[in-house]
Amino acid sequence: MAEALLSLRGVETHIGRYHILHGVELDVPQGGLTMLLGRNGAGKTTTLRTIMGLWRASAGAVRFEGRDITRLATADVARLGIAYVPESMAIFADLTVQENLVLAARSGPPRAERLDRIFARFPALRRFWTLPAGLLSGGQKQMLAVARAIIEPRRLLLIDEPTKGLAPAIIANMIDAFRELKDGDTTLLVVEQNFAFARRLGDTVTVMDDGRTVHHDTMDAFAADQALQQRLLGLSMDTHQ
Ligand SMILES: Nc1ncnc2c1ncn2[C@@H]1O[C@H](COP(=O)(O)OP(=O)(O)OP(=O)(O)O)[C@@H](O)[C@H]1O
Repeated sequence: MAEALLSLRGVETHIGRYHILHGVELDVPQGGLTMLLGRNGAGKTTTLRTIMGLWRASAGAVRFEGRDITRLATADVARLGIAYVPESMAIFADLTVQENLVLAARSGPPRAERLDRIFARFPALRRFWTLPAGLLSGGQKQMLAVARAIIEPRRLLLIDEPTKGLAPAIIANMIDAFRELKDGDTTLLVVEQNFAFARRLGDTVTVMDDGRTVHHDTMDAFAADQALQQRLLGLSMDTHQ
């Protein structure tokens, strides 16, 4: 397996007086797509937020390209080339699609060829270019959120439930977009509830339960073991889509 681009060792996170993560161990291999799975409330979002420095780990270490980033401010984590697409999508509803994308590009105006690739995947964004993002449908907002994350080359994308509420045709577009990113130089860590989607895209899988990482595997091995999926994911995963 390729060397880990990102690794978490013994990560503990408290939110207020609640102890949420209890020693998370995670390796995200360079150049692949790692799926972070688990039942509702298992701690997946908290793990992504801890990597971004949005929650502060109270113990353990987060390392990116061999460097300890546990105590970095979120802006400095982003500057290293890590982008985060939260489940809430974090787009600016009052700004146009264009303004949302321009603001997401840190190093100057977005490059035309990058925009062309985004439009090819998500044509709705070109169609609604001058409209306020708040007028987009849920699926179109999801596309815009992903487009904001990939408007510039990134080393690592952290994406929380990208398929939530999306129609099957849009999910297919999302799969193509993520494959293209993987074939480029982007590593992905994706939280997902839709197991059909997770299986088609993931190279490796880490499963969380009750604030802990309880299983690591290749996606092929995990997808082949239905008893294990049932035990670790229960009924919260939709395996029938
Ligand atoms: N701001 C908060 N204050 C207190 N508890 C929180 C907060 N955010 C999350 N939690 C708790 O932390 C635990 C893990 O939540 P988290 O959102 O990380 O889980 P998840 O695996 O992403 O779940 P889901 O699949 O439902 O989104 C849950 O028990 C949740 O209630």
